[in-house]
Amino acid sequence: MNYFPIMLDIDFKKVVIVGGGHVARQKLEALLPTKAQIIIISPTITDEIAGYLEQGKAVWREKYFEPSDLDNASLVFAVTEQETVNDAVEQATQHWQLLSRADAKGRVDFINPAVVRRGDLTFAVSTSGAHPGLTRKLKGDLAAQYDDTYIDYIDYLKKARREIILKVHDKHRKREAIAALLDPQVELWAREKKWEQCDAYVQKILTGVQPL
Ligand SMILES: C[C@@]1(CC(=O)O)C2=NC(=C\c3[nH]c(c(CCC(=O)O)c3CC(=O)O)Cc3[nH]c(c(CC(=O)O)c3CCC(=O)O)/C=C3\N/C(=C\2)[C@@H](CCC(=O)O)[C@]3(C)CC(=O)O)/[C@H]1CCC(=O)O
Ligand SMILES: NC(=O)c1ccc[n+]([C@@H]2O[C@H](COP(=O)([O-])OP(=O)(O)OC[C@H]3O[C@@H](n4cnc5c(N)ncnc54)[C@H](O)[C@@H]3O)[C@@H](O)[C@H]2O)c1
Repeated sequence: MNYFPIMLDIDFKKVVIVGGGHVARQKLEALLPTKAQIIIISPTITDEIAGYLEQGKAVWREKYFEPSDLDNASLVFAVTEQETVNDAVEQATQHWQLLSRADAKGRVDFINPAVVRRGDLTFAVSTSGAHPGLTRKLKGDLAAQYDDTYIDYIDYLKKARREIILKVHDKHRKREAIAALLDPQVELWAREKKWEQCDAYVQKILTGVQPL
């Protein structure tokens, strides 16, 4: 199956999770870094979900699913353990709403990758449903390989690239300058928070001096 991977902006959009178990918690946690308006429909929730509710991260409607629960939702997660309930959620999902079914049955508009975030750097892993356990393992491998120092590195690259775009107008020079930011030495400096060296490097690039 060739799924099409995209990065969706779901800030301020309504997202409905039907079910309040372990899988609902996983989906909720994946949504937390966004500013989506998250609504959980379920007669029960786990303690972890209750903790997120206390922090105002989502809203809980303590009830069994009804079709009107999906009104105005952009994304819908059918994550109950009851296939018939997940079927009912599918029936009620309009063609313009995107549906994810944790039981991978019936209509599946999207499946969920495992995600590793390092600031603006995002890794999303999927086996297209072939083996979610491998997906989880690869997520762990990536998390170990790309540690938290990459948060600083990507932040530096973003700012330095913006500065070059603002100040260098010649197309060819601009492309070369942006590419020069990827020098492995600069990566090390940024990950070690050696900002003086990093800034000096950008200034050299901007003044057209051979940077290293
Ligand atoms: C990545 C992750 C993200 C997330 O959940 O958001 C995710 N599954 C994770 C873990 C995981 N899931 C399962 C196990 C137990 C081992 C095993 O059974 O293999 C483990 C491992 C564990 O938990 O350690 C069981 C399982 N999963 C699915 C089924 C139904 C089926 O395959 O028929 C069953 C059997 C249920 C049963 O037997 O009843 C289906 C799906 N799971 C997906 C995503 C989608 C495809 C992902 C891909 O492309 O690889 C898809 C298709 C739909 C979807 O949910 O979007 C998350 C890692 C979270 C993280 O660490 O970040
Ligand atoms: N995608 C994945 O990663 C993954 C992993 C494991 C299992 N699964 C699938 O996800 C399903 C759910 O797993 P779980 O461990 O979260 O199950 P669970 O039993 O812990 O939770 C199910 C939740 O659904 C709620 N529910 C039941 N009937 C409902 C209704 N009519 N309306 C609203 N909510 C209702 C329950 O109250 C409970 O909160 C499994 O049956 C399996 O098919 C998927």
